Parts: sequence; structure tokens; C-alpha cells
Amino acid sequence: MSEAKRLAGEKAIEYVEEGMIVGVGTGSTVGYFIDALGRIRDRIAGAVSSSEQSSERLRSHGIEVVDLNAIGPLPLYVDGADECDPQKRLIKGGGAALTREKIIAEASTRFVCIIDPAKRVRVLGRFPLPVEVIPMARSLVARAILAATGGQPVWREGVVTDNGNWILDIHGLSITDPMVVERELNQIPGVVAVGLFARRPADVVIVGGEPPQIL
Ligand SMILES: O=C[C@H](O)[C@H](O)[C@H](O)COP(=O)(O)O
Repeated sequence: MSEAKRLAGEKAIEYVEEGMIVGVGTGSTVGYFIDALGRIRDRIAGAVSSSEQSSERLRSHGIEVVDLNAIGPLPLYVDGADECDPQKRLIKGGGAALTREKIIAEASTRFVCIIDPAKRVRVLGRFPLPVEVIPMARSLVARAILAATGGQPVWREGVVTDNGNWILDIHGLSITDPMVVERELNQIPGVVAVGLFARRPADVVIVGGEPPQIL
């Protein structure tokens, strides 16, 4: 699968234009995109990063990491996903970076999602849905999730997000109406972000392969 991830990451470079500040996601697929971005670093103005991990990799290539507050809307955001349905709605957050990823996706005009073929599903939910929570609300949120969805929330013990919060992964879902699930989970006090990208899906999906497929 890493070859498919590399092919998707490198294809996404075609969406980068001269002088852009590029929004950059997190994960192994994005790692290939960052490496390719490094090869054209003189042609971009910098990057907005969704995680400490990506910031470090961007800087290692000599790419300036810019604060989202210092700029207006971003023209382009490139990020991976854990699952993608036919409407380009996504589950993200396997790497615990979902909250900053959601913020950057929202700030971006075009969201290009890069995946390997195994990430494509008909219905979201086989991959446990990550939810970032304020630590003191963990068990309250877990009970509310069970009541609202019937899914089994499991604490990703030992993982602390870049924002100092914790992650619950909801197992056993079959998300036929992602907009409703996203909205309902967002309303639980203590939830910081839900790893469902339904209200703001991807605009373009690149499925890594020979040749890459554009959805
Ligand atoms: O929090 C992590 C992100 O949402 C990633 O985009 C997602 O987990 C996919 O990661 P990978 O490209 O490593 O499969």
C-alpha cells in the first residue's frame, strides 16, 4: 500500500500553483506529498500545517510553516483519509490530527484528498470513528455516544492530541447519514471535533495507483 500512497501523494503536486501557501494534512500518505513539496519548495510561499509531525517534516525540507491566523482563505488543502465514500465524505483522525485538519479543510477553497484504494468504502464506519474530547469529559461523552449512535466508544489510551486532548474511537458504526451523525456528535458537550468530514467533504480524491485515479 505504501506504493499507492506514494503515487497519490506525488500526483497531488499537480494541484499546487506558483506562489501558493499550501494547507498540509497529516499521516503517511501526506508524508509523500510533503517530500514532493520539498522538491518544489522554491515555487511555493509556505505551508499551513495540521500537526506537529507535519510541521517538523515541512521544516526539514526548508518549507516555512505559516500560522493560519496570519493569512486569509487557503487555496488548497492536501490530506489523507482513513475512509472515503462515493460522495467524497471521509473518516479521518487515525493519526489523532482531526481537529486541526478540520479547521484547515474549512479554511480551504479546494480540498484534495489522497488515498490508497483500500480506503474506499460504500458506507463509512468500518474504520472506528475518531472523536477528540476534552479529558474531563471522556466518560460523559462516551455514554452520550453510545446513547446517540449505538456504537462502542473505545478510549485510545496513552494518546494525547497536539491540542492536549484525548481520543475516543467509535466502533461498530454503519454511517448511512454522515451529516446527521456529524451534527449530533458535535453537539455533545466535551466533544472538540468529530473525524467525520461530511459537511465539508473532499472536492477531489486521488486514489493512488498506476495511473492514479481522480474522483
Ligand atoms: O489524523 C490523521 C489523519 O486524518 C490521516 O489523514 C489519516 O489517518 C490517514 O493517514 P494515512 O495516510 O497514514 O493512512
